[in-house]
Amino acid sequence: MASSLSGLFSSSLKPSKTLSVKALSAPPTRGGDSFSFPHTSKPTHLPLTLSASRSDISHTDAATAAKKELIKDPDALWERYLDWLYQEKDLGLYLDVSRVGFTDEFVVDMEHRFKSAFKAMDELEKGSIANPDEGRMVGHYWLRNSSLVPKPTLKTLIENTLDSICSFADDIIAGKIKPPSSPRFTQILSVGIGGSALGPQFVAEALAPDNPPLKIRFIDNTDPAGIDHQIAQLGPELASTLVIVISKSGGTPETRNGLLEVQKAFREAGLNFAKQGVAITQENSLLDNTARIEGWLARFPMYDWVGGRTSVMSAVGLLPAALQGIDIREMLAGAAIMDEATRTTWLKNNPAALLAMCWYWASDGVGSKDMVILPYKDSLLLFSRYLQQLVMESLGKEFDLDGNTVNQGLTVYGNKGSTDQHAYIQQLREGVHNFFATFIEVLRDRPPGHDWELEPGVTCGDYLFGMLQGTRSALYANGRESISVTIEEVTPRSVGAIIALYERAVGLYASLVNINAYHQPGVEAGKKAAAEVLALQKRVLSVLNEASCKDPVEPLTLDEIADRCHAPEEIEMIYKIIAHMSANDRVLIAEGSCGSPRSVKVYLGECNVDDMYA
Ligand SMILES: O=P(O)(O)OC[C@H]1O[C@H](O)[C@H](O)[C@@H](O)[C@@H]1O
Repeated sequence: MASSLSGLFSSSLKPSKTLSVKALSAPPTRGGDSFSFPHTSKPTHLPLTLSASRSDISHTDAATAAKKELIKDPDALWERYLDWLYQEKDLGLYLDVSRVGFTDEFVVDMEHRFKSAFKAMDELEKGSIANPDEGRMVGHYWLRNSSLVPKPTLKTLIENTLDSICSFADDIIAGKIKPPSSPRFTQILSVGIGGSALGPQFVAEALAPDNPPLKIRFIDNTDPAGIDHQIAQLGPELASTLVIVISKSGGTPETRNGLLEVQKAFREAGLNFAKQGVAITQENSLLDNTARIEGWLARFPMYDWVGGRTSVMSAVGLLPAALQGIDIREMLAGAAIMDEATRTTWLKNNPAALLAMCWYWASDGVGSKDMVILPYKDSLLLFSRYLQQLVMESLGKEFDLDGNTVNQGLTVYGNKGSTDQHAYIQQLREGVHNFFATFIEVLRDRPPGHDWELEPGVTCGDYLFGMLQGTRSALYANGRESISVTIEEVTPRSVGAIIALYERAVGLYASLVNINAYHQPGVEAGKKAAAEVLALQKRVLSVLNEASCKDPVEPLTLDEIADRCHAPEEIEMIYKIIAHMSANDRVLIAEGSCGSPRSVKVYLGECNVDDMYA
């Protein structure tokens, strides 16, 4: 029995809305009648009925063969463009997958995978334990539509938190809530890392006005010099800085260190940190309890059913955004519209499914090619960094849901166009073919009335447009595939929509490759290893302290230190620890022993008797 794409429209997974299916108007002949751009009406697609049945298709052969034969005929390309073009009219967002060479056979071949992906996503939104490794629900979609939550108490929590974020931000901006020694807050210092930084950073770069009510800066690492730089740049404005400490777990070492360093700066400036501190964390976390006990200005909740990399639509992203004067309800609205658009099981009308399908095709479902993200808009510079965590921390997994070793993933990199054309796009155009590109196109160059022709009939934005289209064509001409996501302009609504688009695409793709997208076991391993290095460092210091308290001081060789730490196998790490501490004047090298690491002798500058028996 001939299989067909109609399987993706099966009654068991009814599209979330009955779509009036009408034949897409015949694509205009080139140079034919004037063509109103498709965004004036949502194109609908007739289900493709294909003769080939899935059983007699060898995916690999067909796909491999097809990969070599990207379409060259412009008329055929134009028809493919129109046939697969997706557009969400309310958002002014559309998706072009025509420059990805998936075949009709491949689409049919993927039908069964998509059916289970759609089913799993539907159950996820209904509150299933979609993160089985941590036994958690996955509820970031509920943040944009609280009526979806499986428990009424969560609906109230989500709505009340949003209201409190908005009123707190309004009061801060209006000066109703102000610091002890300034007329109003003027700065935000966000302390957080990973998903507790990347979302707020992307949103700030994309949407903050030129002169925001509060200007934001970030401490997103445990680099002392980086922390010093941010505090130095604040200078006396530390007194009017709202410090937002963000940590879902409430115990991330880098964030804790940032907090302690900032509190030290407040003490040295004679400021009361609690009056300027806000915590965003899970209830009863170490951070939450610290903020409560110390009486910080405010605390906002995070939930165990929202992952760090999908938390930007929670207080994590919404509070910093609101304080910068960004319309967070518009962000949520854009995400909600995209969430609804990506609920359909109608493949061609589901932009997230289209993305997931393209990723699978382009990277063979095993991450064989990297995803290069190229927004041709300065304000979207951090989108690729944001997607690095969202995509790679979700998909980069050792095991699949059945416990098989798969080492899955999809590598993401990129910055912005046309800037990157003057950096690495040479390799993309002619070099190793190990990627597929994603162009993010923004049609609106400048606010209305602000444009200017730098030569007759040509604006700066025309160049940017031309560079994008030229690069897309040049890559395709050399067999390099690309996806294009187009938005009309960068607004809270469109930013909310593209975040939601990629969150859903990652979730669907994870189902296609049968992995849990919502945990991060590898990160825990890294945290554990770091803790072991610090524990070894403490033992080294204790051994050196004991030797340094002798009279005369007894400088020790690396071998002697390793021996006294009962860790001879760690001698290289001990050498690295000594090197780092020596560079920071925390250990001294004995005269005449500056030769090879084997002969170097070290000691501490002073003996700390209290630590002698630590
Ligand atoms: O928000 P926190 O609990 O401090 O976690 C910050 C980050 O820590 C780890 O790296 C996790 O893998 C990330 O997903 C998380 O965003």
